[in-house]
Amino acid sequence: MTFPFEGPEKLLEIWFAPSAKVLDAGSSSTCGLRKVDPSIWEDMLSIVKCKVLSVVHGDEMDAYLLSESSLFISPHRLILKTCGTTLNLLGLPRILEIAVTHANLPSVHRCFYSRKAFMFPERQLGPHRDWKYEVEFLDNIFPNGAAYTVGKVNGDHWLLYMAGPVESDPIPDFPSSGNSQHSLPDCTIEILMSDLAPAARLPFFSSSNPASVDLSASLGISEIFPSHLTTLDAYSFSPCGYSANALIKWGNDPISETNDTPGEGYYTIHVTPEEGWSYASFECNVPLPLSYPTAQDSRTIPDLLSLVRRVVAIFQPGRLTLTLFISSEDNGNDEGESAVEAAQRAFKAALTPPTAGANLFGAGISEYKRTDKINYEFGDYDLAFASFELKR
Ligand SMILES: C[S@+](CC[C@H](N)C(=O)[O-])C[C@H]1O[C@@H](n2cnc3c(N)ncnc32)[C@H](O)[C@@H]1O
Repeated sequence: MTFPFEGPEKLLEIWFAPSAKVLDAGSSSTCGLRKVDPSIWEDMLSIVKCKVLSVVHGDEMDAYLLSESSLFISPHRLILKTCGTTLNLLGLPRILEIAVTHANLPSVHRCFYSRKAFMFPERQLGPHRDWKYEVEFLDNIFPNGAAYTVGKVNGDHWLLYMAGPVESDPIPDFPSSGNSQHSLPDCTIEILMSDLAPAARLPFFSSSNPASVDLSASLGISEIFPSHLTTLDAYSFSPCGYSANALIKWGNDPISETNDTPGEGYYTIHVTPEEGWSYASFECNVPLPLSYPTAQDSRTIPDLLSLVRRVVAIFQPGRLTLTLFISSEDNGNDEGESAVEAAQRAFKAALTPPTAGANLFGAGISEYKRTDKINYEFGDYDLAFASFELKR
């Protein structure tokens, strides 16, 4: 008998400072968490019950591809995304210990833990057996955490725990937060897709599977972001499954002629193609324009609308949840629309045609109906959450 695999990931993101530049300990490739020896991270991952498959070292972060998803290490921030029955949260106490003893980072600036509702909750272990145990576990570590359920409790929903700086234990003189070393808002988009179409699942089985690099190219994964800005690390599992991390250079791009402060972001993709529990996730923290005034080609960083369409065209999900999490300082646009309202507009425009039956999507995009839309203001961060399902 084949046991079902839990694709939906547990996502832990810990910030030890608001940006890498405030750590001020030399170049970003060697400071803060990036100076910790990889073997120490591997020991931490053994508690979580996953292993390193490969690693890519970028200018601003190290991207580890894991047997169950991904680990991103920046000088000031760690992102651990794990699927299956991994014990993601059991890694947290060890991560905090490593930060103190190996990187001289004694306090947590912010911590986020989130996940979609599990497909097979009865298979989970330790604190992951129930959201209430996960919250208890985190509350024992953070004195000021807050837990939220976003979406339908008896349908697709998303769970979020956030802890911020402790007032009584201020971190000395940190300037405002923002994207890594830059002044742009910090933002993360996740596209969590279930019930993938058979034609989208099949290429991820090894019998029909070329090398992961060719697969990434043939499915258009290598082209989600311009290839000249992308460093892609992909892995095909046997007999099925696929994971990829990508590091993306943004700003100062000679081809798209943008002149933002240059920076580096990531995206990560994980695919569980088995029928019955098929799932794919896409997560990205590159700051994206919500929409360009004119059409762009594949050599430009996509706007949010094009990004959603490109990803959905590859995986053809029957159901999907989108979340955009964005730091809330000054993130509105000139029309007085907040960033999350604009994001909701882009999600809808990407997935639903303005007139019934209009074939405006071009190749590969089906018509969806929105089944949920929630905007949340958490204080320092705002969230746009939306669910869609295929119109049958
Ligand atoms: C690690 S990948 C990606 C998981 C990801 N969270 C997702 O979005 O589905 C999981 C897929 O690879 C398959 N797989 C094959 N060998 C595996 C291994 N050694 N560890 C984890 N998954 C493996 C699983 O059956 C599943 O289809």
